[in-house]
Amino acid sequence: MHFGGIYEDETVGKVYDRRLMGRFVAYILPYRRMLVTALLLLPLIAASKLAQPWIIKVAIDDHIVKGRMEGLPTLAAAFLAIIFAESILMFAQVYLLQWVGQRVMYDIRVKLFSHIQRLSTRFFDQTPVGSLVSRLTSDIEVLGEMFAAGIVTVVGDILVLAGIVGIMLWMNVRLSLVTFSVLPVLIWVAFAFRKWMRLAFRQVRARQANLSAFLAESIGGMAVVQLFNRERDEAKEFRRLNASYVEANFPVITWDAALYAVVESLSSVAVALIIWYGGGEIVKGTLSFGSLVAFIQYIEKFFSPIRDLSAKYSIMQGAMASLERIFALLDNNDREPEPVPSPEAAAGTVRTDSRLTQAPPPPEGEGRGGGSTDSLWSSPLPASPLRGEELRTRVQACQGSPEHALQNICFNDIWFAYKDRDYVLKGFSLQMRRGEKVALVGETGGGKTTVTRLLSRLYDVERGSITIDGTDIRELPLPALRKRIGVVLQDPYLFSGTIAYNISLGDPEALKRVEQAAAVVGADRFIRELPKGYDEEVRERGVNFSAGERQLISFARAVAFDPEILVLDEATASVDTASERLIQQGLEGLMQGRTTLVVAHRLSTIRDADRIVVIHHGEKAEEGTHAELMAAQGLYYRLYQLQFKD
Ligand SMILES: Nc1ncnc2c1ncn2[C@@H]1O[C@H](COP(=O)(O)OP(=O)(O)OP(=O)(O)O)[C@@H](O)[C@H]1O
Repeated sequence: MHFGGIYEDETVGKVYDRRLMGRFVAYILPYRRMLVTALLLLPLIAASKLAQPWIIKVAIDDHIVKGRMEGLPTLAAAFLAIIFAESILMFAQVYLLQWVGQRVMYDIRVKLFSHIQRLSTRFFDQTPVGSLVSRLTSDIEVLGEMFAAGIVTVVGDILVLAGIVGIMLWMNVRLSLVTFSVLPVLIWVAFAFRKWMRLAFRQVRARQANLSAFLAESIGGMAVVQLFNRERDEAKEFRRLNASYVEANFPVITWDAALYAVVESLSSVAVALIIWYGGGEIVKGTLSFGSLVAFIQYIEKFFSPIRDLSAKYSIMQGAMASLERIFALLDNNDREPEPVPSPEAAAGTVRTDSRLTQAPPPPEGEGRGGGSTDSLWSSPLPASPLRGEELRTRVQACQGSPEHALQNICFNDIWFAYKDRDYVLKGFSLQMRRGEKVALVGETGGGKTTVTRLLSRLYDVERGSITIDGTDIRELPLPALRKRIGVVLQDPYLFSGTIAYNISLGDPEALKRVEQAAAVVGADRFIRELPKGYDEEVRERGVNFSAGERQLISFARAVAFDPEILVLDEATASVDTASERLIQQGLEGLMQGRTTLVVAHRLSTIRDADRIVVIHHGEKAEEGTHAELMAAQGLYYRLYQLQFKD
């Protein structure tokens, strides 16, 4: 059993929460005209509902009982006209409300999605994807139901109920009081029902969440389930959760059926009271026959919205719980970091290097990906844009001599923990020159990938700093920083779409370089052989391509975006020797002329790196070229021996 317990995310809201509704109203306000129009239709609909029994009363009392035919066709026509008007009004009201509901749902979805896009990596580490998807889909859908059936129609129901009570009292006070003698029972039942239903709903929703969480996990891991023959156990667990969900539904069904039965019986009791007391009144001559029929019809209309109470109750409760979850997500401020101005920049004393703080302009003509020889990074190193005091300040941050300011990247005594004080990196330092290729190696879990995540600011260092060309990366706007760094992930993520889309990710500049980029990394060879070439469909996560092909596509993607710094988390998955050679060639094309930080798992691939850094328990243990480290016979030597002992 890999699943158990109550889904922690579950909240069971109140039926009406002023605070939540207050915030929700802000989303409805832009559509207030449509909503007010729908509200204005409510009294008209209520009036047409109330008029129908009255017309019947007039027809009976003034015509049928008296045997007067004239006027009856007019009344029948009026009755029909009112029914027709009511249906038109109902159509308009439902349409307007649903229109507003759809617009509000659209707006909330847009707001929520753009909010989620700005949340930090830490947030995504802690939040299951399934729960975010359900926030954007089912939770928002529940709000739509509120428009279709919940809030506004309740206002209409109250209008009709008040109108019926008024008309009945006006027609005959005593008969009304006798009829309404069933009301205290009805009110008591409604209150008791509310309490019981709340408890029953809590169970249903919690178990439903359990069921969805299990399904998401089990279907997501279907390959593992099938490969390890776990289908039977998974099915058993699913049956258990499914049964517990059904079981939780029984009290709801019971209360729902009980409420229906009680309301139905009370309505019949009320009709019986009307016939018993009203019949006597007719005999005494104090009540007309038409009034008796109208009373019976009014009482039918009185009980009908009460019968729908449980459906509306469940919609409102669901909507409040959804609002609570949606607003909690919107209130989550665990955002991606904003640039923090340096003290000097804030004081206006530092001329900021504009190449850093602005996204670099798109390259003219051939990009670096095209292997152009006159690119910035393959030409002699440009002079530092910083001078004098500024330069000294920056250099101090990099703990070195002035020429360090020319260094492209500088990790300066960085400390980092994913959780509390559980440090993954402890005072790690590394300087990289422009165009240099540095490999990080070390035991698994040593912190290599973490170093690369800190460089692209998926997380921020806790102590120490990382500078690029002398500027602390925390001072840079994220888009500018990330435009300079190309990251190739261990497990390349492909989207559904074409190969061209996967290389360019829809960026117009990158799109122009797709074929060139594929050629640089040698991906063009296999792409050209595909029936549709660059327009070949890639299915979700790239399932219709081999691991090696996926790697090459992701290399081409990095080249198409033409970054000056490259971060490569080398794939751990083994590929065959032919593919490995292809990938190795691809890598060479990719790294050409770029400052490259490689997290290496296969030591064979990094023998010719300019420098190799061994990370051990979050600290730099060794540093040097392959030959130097082998000669030193330390950690690297041992790792190398281990890998090649066969
Ligand atoms: N998102 C995360 N949340 C919490 N802990 C994490 C997270 N990512 C990594 N860690 C922990 O941080 C430590 C360093 O992980 P990191 O991925 O940097 O190691 P690595 O050297 O790249 O390992 P490998 O060679 O296996 O890829 C590990 O102990 C890991 O469990």
